[in-house]
Amino acid sequence: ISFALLKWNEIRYSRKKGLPPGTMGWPVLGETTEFIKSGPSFMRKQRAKYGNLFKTHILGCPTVVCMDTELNRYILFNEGKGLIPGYPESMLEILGRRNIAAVDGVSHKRIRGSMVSLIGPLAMKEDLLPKIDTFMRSFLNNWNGKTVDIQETTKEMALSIAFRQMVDREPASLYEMFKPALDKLVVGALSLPINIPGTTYYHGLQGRKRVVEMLKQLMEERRSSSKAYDDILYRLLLHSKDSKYSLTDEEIIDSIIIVLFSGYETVSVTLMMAIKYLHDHPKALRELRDEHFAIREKKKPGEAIDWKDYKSMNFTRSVIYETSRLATVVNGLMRRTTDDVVLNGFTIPKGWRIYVYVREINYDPFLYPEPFTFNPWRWLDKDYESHNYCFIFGAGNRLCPGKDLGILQICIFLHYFATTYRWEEVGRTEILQFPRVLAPKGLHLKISNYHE
Ligand code: HEM
Repeated sequence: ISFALLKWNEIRYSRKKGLPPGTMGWPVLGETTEFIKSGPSFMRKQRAKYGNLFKTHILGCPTVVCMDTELNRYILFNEGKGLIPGYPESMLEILGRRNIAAVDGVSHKRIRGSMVSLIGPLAMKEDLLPKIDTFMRSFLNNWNGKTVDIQETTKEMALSIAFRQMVDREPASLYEMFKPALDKLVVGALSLPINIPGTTYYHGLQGRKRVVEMLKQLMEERRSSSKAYDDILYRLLLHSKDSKYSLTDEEIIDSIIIVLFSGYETVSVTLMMAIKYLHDHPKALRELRDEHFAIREKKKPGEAIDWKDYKSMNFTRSVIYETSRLATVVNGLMRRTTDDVVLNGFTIPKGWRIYVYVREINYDPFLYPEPFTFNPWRWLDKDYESHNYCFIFGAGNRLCPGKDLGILQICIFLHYFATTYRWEEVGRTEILQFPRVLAPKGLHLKISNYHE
């Protein structure tokens, strides 16, 4: 029976002509278990057998995995040729069908335009930086003598800062009400899609329902009031009246949810891993501190960081890029074909997923000599950030619109953290790297004042 079941998927898909080589695994499950349990080694094993482009069946979909650097670039830059984002349906149920990553064409252009005007470099410089600076100072206040789980703390930081950018000057109780629902939504979006009471996915859907209810109520209150607010929700509502970036209510809600979601795990995990790598590499930590103390020397005590200071944090920026590369915070990007698409002579049928797998690019010794060494200096020596194959923040017209905001938040956190405190890891920390970067038991740090 096992043999027949294993052959079932092979036979089912063998009728399609021109497919890349590979195996399809079990009916329904495909090769999802191997993928989730031992992703990177499973990928390498399949590549050794079938080459850089191979078929499989993961997360409920027939999928082609692409590990060819050049072809990955082609896919990311050619959405118009039938290669649109293809995140699983179950994820869209939680993040919303009108979220930016679920739409393409003109809708994508309009929603993206709106988002860039709200979180892009101009908004950051004029509006977001001073708020982030104030937030970080108060967030990092009074840590001397404490032992913190930096995994939990960076998550709390990322979620609460993103929330305040979206909805500001509301009573603090609003965040307390949002937080549990948001937590469920975020965890549920990345879980096994089994919708029965008690599962993480079920809770994720409930979380979304609650978040949508609260946002709708808030939008109603804001619309019936003449009060002006200094936050993204207020601007989205203003745009909706009359602007080329006008969004429907559903798009406004899904935009808020996707920004909260996108910035949450990426920023918190990158920051946690940067703190870990800096702890393990004292030379890099010394250079980072020198950079930040040099900034502080030019300022009065307590004076805020300005745009010029932020722009001078070149070594810190290199630490962030090197951390994202070495920890591979984003393993791959999902695309879906809207028609039969020919890639490297193979035909990828309409509706299949393409997994643009970028992990191995991060460890390519030709691109990054000694790829498993933490070496932030390499980003200063070479212009890797604008390298053709640097996909840390994606590429093409889906390049992360929150890239600079994420980097800014991490830079400001590290500025106050490294100039105020020392940190010592408590015990040895286990870090899992796939499918998500995670410290299963947390990353516990003993914090003390730097000047003591
Ligand atoms: C270190 C932090 C971050 C990393 C590594 C990161 C990475 C990425 C990557 C790889 C993509 C491309 C996805 C694709 O092509 O399918 C992306 C897209 C996106 N990111 Fe980020 N991101 C970060 C921070 C942020 C932040 C802080 C925000 C929001 C404030 C954000 C919002 C988004 C959005 C909305 C998209 C979808 C863009 C589109 O579909 O046009 N990201 N991000």
